Amino acid sequence: MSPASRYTYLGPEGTFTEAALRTLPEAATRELVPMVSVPAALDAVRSGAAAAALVPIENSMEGGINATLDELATGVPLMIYREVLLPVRFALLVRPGTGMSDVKTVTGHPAAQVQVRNWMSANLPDAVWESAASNADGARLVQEGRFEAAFAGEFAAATYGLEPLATEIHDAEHAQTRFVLVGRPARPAAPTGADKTSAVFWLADDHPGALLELLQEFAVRGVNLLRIESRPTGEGIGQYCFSIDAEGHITDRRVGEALMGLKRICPQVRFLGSYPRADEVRPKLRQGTTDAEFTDAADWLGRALDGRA
Ligand SMILES: O=C(O)C(=O)Cc1ccccc1
Repeated sequence: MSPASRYTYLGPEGTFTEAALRTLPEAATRELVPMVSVPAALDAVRSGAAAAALVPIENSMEGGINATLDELATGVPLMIYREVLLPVRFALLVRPGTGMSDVKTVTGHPAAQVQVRNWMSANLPDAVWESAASNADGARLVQEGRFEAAFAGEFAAATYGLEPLATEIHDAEHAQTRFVLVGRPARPAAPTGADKTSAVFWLADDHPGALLELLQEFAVRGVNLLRIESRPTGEGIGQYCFSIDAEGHITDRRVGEALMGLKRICPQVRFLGSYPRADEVRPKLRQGTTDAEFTDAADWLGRALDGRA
């Protein structure tokens, strides 16, 4: 198959990321290629070797997945085109014959550890945790004999010749992970009415209220934020950029004008895409923030200039 029909994902085979990717209708007609890390999956898109990559970006237990946020904030720009939400339940996978009392070392993705912490302290209080590149990679390491057990999707057991010692493991009942389909920058898909816009902002200088000024650009235009995270820029202690998801589409006047406001006050703004919300929730717009009201106001300004207001 050609690069145009190739999608990469955080592998190896059997990750939750793969399960999330397979929920997309177009996955059936694409060549799905597992990669060893989020940067590797995204770099394949940057180089043109793949059309898109599916990577985990946010977790309902711990917030943003830093490796993904940082990759999208820096380097050759990429854009988000879709999001997928997946409820996540872990199984403790072991080599056949391993019992609970044999488990001295456990592995999994760092985001998995947060979701099974209570279960681990109740059931494996003395086991030592070590992170793996992904949950399926943890399962692969158990197959190789490097650890006794891995937290992964039950569906990964067969791929790695393992068996579940426990299933349905989750500290929080409704834990979800959010994944994004990332491609090279192009025009976003048309708005659906239930959209999300992602962007990264850098502050001009360190002064009281700098973050408040940034947030005000959204607040005055009635744009609701769904996520905001500060990430270090790597340029020194105290140097941060802000990664946000806002309700709405860049073609919604309130969102476009908020982004323009930020462009005027921030030295750097990176637009990461406008795409349909997986939960299909539509924004509740407060009075004065609809497209029609923005257009009316612009028309009024035109008339005022002509002495006809
Ligand atoms: O896709 C996977 O299996 C991962 O390793 C990422 C991840 C981590 C925790 C929950 C869901 C996905």
